[in-house]
Amino acid sequence: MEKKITILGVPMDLGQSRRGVNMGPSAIRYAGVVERLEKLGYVVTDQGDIEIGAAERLHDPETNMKNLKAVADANAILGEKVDGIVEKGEFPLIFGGDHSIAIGTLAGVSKHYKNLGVIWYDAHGDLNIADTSPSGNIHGMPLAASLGHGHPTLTDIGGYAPKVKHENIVIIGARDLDKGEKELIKDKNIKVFTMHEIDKLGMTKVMEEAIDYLKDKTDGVHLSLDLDALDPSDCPGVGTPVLGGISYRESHLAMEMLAESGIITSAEFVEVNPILDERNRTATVAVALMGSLFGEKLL
Ligand SMILES: NC(=[NH2+])NCCC[C@H](N)C(=O)O
Ligand SMILES: [Mn+2]
Ligand SMILES: [Mn+2]
Repeated sequence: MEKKITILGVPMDLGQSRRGVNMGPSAIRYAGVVERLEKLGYVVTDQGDIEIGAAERLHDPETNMKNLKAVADANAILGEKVDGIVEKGEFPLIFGGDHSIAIGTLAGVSKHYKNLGVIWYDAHGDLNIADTSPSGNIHGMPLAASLGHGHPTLTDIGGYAPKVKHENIVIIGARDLDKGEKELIKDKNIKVFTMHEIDKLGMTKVMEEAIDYLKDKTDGVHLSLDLDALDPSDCPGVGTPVLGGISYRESHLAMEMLAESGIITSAEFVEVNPILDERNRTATVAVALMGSLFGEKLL
């Protein structure tokens, strides 16, 4: 991994309907992320937050999407910023905001790789397009958009599409998928480790398989970690909690195995909602997981 990390906050809340997720970046900083990473020997630069345009809070019945233009505009700016970070040879570490920001992160990262891999650590697939979305919330669409599916306003951010190939992604922790998402997974043969596989095989095997799956065919791997992948008992501060999630300990193991593998080249931690949280627990878990991802060890 790069020895220089650049942090960027994205206080985005327009990709879903619950207020508060825009405060995620502050909560994560408050939980001590910079100190934690500096202790591990990294040079950490915090670029602060990008500006999110004034909320229009529009559900357009024509497109079945909420705040499409505002979400797309912010992601275009995010993409350029992230592009600049990778260009300088630094590791981009992005804090959400809702998961719609993955569209911008991937737009900025992916142009630097021929075969970017993505690990999507999430209770959800985020593989909806407007037609299959039950909610019109764009945070349910970023992985689809990055694969080139959906509205061109989302798929073409950064001026190119797709950002990733179907065979270069791995979803870990899925337990809530909509009908259209399941069809896409089957149709494109997308690699998914649902909670069933995590329970049955154990996290060690799941991560070994995930890393093996990506290692040889990719030249960089982005980790997109939605805190709702974890069980709500560990991470209550998320907008779309789903029971029966990945435990705190399993998640640490997953991050440690990624650190050992050395494959991760960029990361984002999203969906922390301090209003729904209990004493900043979810942000604290996020920072602890970042510690493991960047090589923290007890002994
Ligand atoms: N990033 C997230 N938390 N996504 C939740 C998506 C929930 C649901 N599948 C939807 O499309 O609305
Ligand atoms: Mn999710
Ligand atoms: Mn998500």
